[in-house]
Amino acid sequence: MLRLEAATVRFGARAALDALDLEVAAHEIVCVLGPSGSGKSTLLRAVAGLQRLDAGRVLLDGADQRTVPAHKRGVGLMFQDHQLFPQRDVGGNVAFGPRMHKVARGPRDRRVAELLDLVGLPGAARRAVATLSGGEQQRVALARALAPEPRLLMLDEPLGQLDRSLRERLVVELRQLFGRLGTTVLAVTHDQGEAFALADRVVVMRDGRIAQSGTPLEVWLRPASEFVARFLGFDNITAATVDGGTATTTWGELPVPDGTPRGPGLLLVRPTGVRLGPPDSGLACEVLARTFRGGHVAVTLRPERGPALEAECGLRDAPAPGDRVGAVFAAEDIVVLDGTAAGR
Ligand SMILES: Nc1ncnc2c1ncn2[C@@H]1O[C@H](COP(=O)(O)OP(=O)(O)OP(=O)(O)O)[C@@H](O)[C@H]1O
Repeated sequence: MLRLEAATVRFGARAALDALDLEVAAHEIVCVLGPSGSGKSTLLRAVAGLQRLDAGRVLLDGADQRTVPAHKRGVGLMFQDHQLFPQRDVGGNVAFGPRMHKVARGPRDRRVAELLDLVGLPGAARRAVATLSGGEQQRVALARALAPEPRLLMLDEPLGQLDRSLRERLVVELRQLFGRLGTTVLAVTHDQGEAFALADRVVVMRDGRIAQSGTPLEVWLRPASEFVARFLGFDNITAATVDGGTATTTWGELPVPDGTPRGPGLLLVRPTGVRLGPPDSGLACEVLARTFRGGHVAVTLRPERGPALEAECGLRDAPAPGDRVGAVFAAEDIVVLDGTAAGR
């Protein structure tokens, strides 16, 4: 449905989008993740027609959008600061798009009622926007974005300002809602939890380019590069030389999954792959810190050689700072990263 071909946007000498290629299929939910300044908003603006391309093309349903103005592209946009019209009631806000498209009053009112049901605010049409909570306003903004039945819905940090528990709930509801409606979605977020929960496919951006694209599981299990791994919060990364079933690293000989290519590379050890036992059972380490993370405890270790290591432990069996432990590594949690300069 959407295709970007070598899309390029420059601000001065800097490319905010750097010959970016991206496709979004009909009914697909794609979430774009990336650090601040990586070009996420520019990408949405370019698709919406709010930002001119310096090179390349945006195609919607195969049609080049170069000469199509923003309001004729049939895409919906919902920004972080959802900017409802404060002087209109909820119904007036949701009806805005259909009214612009000259939809008659009867069908328009029916559509508003239907959408408010859908976003979990039945009967709220006559309420004043100022009387709504942040989460309710977000739902109204979503209903307003859906009202003109856009072929593509674009969300920029859609749940950005809400507290965590509300975000976690809404993200599940959104995914169900989009599934039910068959909406095609391109969303931007800096929150990886949100992206992984919402998306069919995650796209990680860096400096106007795509660093990795894949299902949430693929990206999580096999980050393509050191950049993506660190962006996802993985820090157990070291240089390694793979030979057969093992890798030689500063932490010692580590097992690697079958089929890992031989040669020098970078190795990521997921914290779940660092198993702790008595000091003589593996790589000797001192426990530096213990951080409660809800479902588990993150333990920071200083190994007798090599950089610091993080291990993930159960709530009841995490060692305390100052303890001496032995670390053993599990092959299934070891990933060889793209160690080239481009990957870094
Ligand atoms: N109108 C503009 N004029 C000049 N530079 C701009 C303009 N808009 C964006 N940029 C620059 O382009 C780059 C990409 O910006 P963009 O807003 O797309 O990033 P982002 O990934 O959405 O960041 P954030 O997560 O902080 O919103 C940044 O370096 C930014 O400073």
